[in-house]
Formats: sequence, structure tokens, C-alpha cells
Amino acid sequence: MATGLAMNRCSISVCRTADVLLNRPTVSVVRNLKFNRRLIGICSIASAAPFVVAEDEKYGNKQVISLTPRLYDYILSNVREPEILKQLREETAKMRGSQMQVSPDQAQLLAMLVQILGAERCIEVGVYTGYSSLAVALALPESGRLVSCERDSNSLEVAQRYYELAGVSHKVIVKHGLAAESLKSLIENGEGSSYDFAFVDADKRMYQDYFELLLQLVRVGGVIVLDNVLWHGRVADPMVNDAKTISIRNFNKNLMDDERVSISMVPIGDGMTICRKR
Ligand SMILES: C[S@@+](CC[C@H](N)C(=O)[O-])C[C@H]1O[C@@H](n2cnc3c(N)ncnc32)[C@H](O)[C@@H]1O
Repeated sequence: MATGLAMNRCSISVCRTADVLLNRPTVSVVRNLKFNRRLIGICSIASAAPFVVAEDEKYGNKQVISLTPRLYDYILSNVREPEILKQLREETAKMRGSQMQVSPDQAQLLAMLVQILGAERCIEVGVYTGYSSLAVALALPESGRLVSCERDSNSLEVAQRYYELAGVSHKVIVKHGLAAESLKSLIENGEGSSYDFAFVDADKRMYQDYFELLLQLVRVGGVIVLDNVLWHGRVADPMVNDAKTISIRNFNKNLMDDERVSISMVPIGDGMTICRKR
């Protein structure tokens, strides 16, 4: 019984993913399922066969796949998650808003970017309980510094406890308050063009503002990563027009034309765009 329930929930969530990807209402997807063997295969938890998003000429006959739960489990089984991050993730899982934290594969990508860049000075906008910031802090050298911007003191308490536990608190400068104000104060403090890496994961309606401020703070060749750029697929659905979706959609559109940066939108987690300042 419990297994059946779990499978049902999972099937629904995979179908919703298909729904979002196809930009069709759930009912039409379910109706299509009756006729589309490929989709039926996807909606079975027992199958690791991925959902094929596209494989026609328009996409160079290349098979573009979505993730099944089993395939995502496989990816997670190939993530080297430090024990302290696992502990933080498990503690956060019991808290309100735990779905906000980045996934282990995303955190690993952030840490990898910090290492590739040889970053010494980093900024995070939107800390929550500290999962992504701890991943960045752990990747920094002893001389490295991470400015962590967060408005919520309760979640910051958890983050700071884990910075201590992980032995990285000397690398982290916590800015408690509205992130835009904290970033402006860094600029006023003469810290423009001195940061190597920034990660944005806060108020979605402020992405353009955060980006403009961070572009002043990051050096040429520095990197700004923005999370949730796919916004659960809503950005591609013309029927969804709430303020956050419109804001992210406009941000993505502006970024396409922004000659100040090179960009790469990566379908990891809820979508991340990596921007390199030119
Ligand atoms: C998606 S969560 C961050 C998750 C975090 N990166 C992680 O991996 O655990 C977004 C956080 O941004 C914070 N936030 C939202 N708007 C903010 C603002 N204007 N200034 C500072 N923090 C803000 C929220 O309090 C929340 O903790």
C-alpha cells in the first residue's frame, strides 16, 4: 500500500515535469499519455528510461533527455558530498523552507567553479541555513573570504553554527539584512571589481538588481551564478505570468542580449545560469 502510494506520487510528479516541459495542462498530458508510449514509459518509477524531451531535426537529431527519479538518484550517488554538508542538509530537511536549499549536485558545481577560478573572494546572496555557502567556503583556500548576505536571522543562526562546525567561520563574513543594501555598502566601501565569484539565490524579483550590483563587484573574468533560472519550468509557459515568473523570464531575456557577460544556462536543479564578466 505504502509503495503504491509512493509510486503514485512519483508518477504524478514526473507527469507534472512532463507537463511543464511540454507547456501543456496536466489533463492534456494525461490524455496524451494514453497515446504516447514513450511518455507512459517515463511515468513509471520502475523505469530508469529518461523522458526524451526532443530528438528531431530541430535539435540536430540529438536526444535531449529529462531526468527520471532513478536517474537523478544515480547522479546523486555520484556526488561527493562532504559529511558536514550532509549533516546540514539532513538537519535542514526538518525545517520550514528546506526545499529552498540547493541540491548536492548543484553545490558540487558551485564548489567546482570556485576551485577552477582559484577564487579568493566570493559573495552569496541568499544563504538560508548555509548549504551552498558552506560548499563554497569549504572550497576556498584558507586565505579566502565569502561575504554571506541574508535577511533572516533564524536561518543565519543555523548557517553560522555549521560554519563553526566545519571550521570555516574565519572565512565567512555574514551580512545580516537586505542583500541589495549589503551589496551597495560593499561598493561604497571601494570593493568594486575585487570579487572572483558570486552566487545569487534570493528574492527572484530582484535578480536584475542583484546582477547589476554584482557586476560592479566582480572583476573581469569573475563569475556570477544565478539559481532558479528555469523556475520549475514556468519561464517557458506563456500561461504563467505571476510576478516572480515574469521577473526571471525578463532577466533571462535581458541576459541573452547583455554583452557585458558570457553566459551558460545549465539545466541542473531548478536551472542555473553561469555568467562570466567580460
Ligand atoms: C532559496 S533560499 C537560499 C538557499 C541557499 N542558497 C541554500 O542553498 O541553502 C533564499 C534565501 O534568501 C533570503 N532572502 C530573500 N530575499 C532576501 C533579501 N532581499 N535580502 C537578503 N536575503 C533574502 C531568504 O530569507 C532565504 O533564506
